[in-house]
Amino acid sequence: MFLKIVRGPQSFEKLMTVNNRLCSTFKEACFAYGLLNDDTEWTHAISEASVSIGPQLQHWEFLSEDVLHKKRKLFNYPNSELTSEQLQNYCLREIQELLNRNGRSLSEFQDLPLPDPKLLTNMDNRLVRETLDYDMKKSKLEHQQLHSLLNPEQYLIYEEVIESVHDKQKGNFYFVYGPRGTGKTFSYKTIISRLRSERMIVLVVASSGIASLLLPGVRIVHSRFVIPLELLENTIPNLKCLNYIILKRKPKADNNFKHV
Ligand SMILES: Nc1ncnc2c1ncn2[C@@H]1O[C@H](COP(=O)(O)OP(=O)(O)OP(=O)(O)O)[C@@H](O)[C@H]1O
Repeated sequence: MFLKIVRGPQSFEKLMTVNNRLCSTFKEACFAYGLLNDDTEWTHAISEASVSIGPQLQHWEFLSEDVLHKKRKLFNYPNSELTSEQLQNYCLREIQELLNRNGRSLSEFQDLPLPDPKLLTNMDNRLVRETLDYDMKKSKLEHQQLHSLLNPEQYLIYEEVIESVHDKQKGNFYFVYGPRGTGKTFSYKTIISRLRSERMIVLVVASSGIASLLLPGVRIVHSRFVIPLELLENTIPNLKCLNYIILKRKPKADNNFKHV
């Protein structure tokens, strides 16, 4: 590069002499010729951004800015959201891959945590991704609206179920029954919107095609869980990662559901 700027140099000293001053290194000469800039501009930009973004945004969210966009594109679920924990994990995994490509590893850096494989596996699960593909803000608004309309009986059901979901020790089955048009589906919708506004995983299934028309995003139970028409105890799949399952209409010959 110097040869393009310095005409007819006969020695390295001549190359490193800028405005009659001999620079001690080639790097110093580069700065003097204006060929290099230091990192001050970048440092300022990053500091400014971190101040303007403010404390509400975690460092991880700032670092992993495009992770969510990439995952939405990859999984083809435009509304899916990632928690701060999941963002951190995906970000750590990307750093790990970059380091591995250069023969290094995250474990060499004591200040950095390692990605949690459990969280990554959950998000890479199609069923979990599908159940998280909803708009949390919309669910919150919907919940506010529905909750304000609940009648006293619906409110009791709502409170009981929500308490059971929040209390991890409980994990109950509930079967809500009542004559047609008494507001069962309305209660389910209120519960679903509340849990989804809290970013919980809710799976909505129905025992028949007609019942499935009444709730959003619902699937027929046998198709969703790939189970035989006759339910047996050992045919229930492993659903540990789910927070709540809503079943519209109880299967006729099934005694595994408790009435409340
Ligand atoms: N608290 C409420 N406030 C306003 N509208 C309500 C309320 N509860 C129910 N509804 C309305 O009443 C109608 C019947 O309610 P819903 O569909 O929930 O009944 P259901 O018990 O599920 O009926 P079915 O057993 O036939 O499925 C719906 O239009 C619903 O929006």
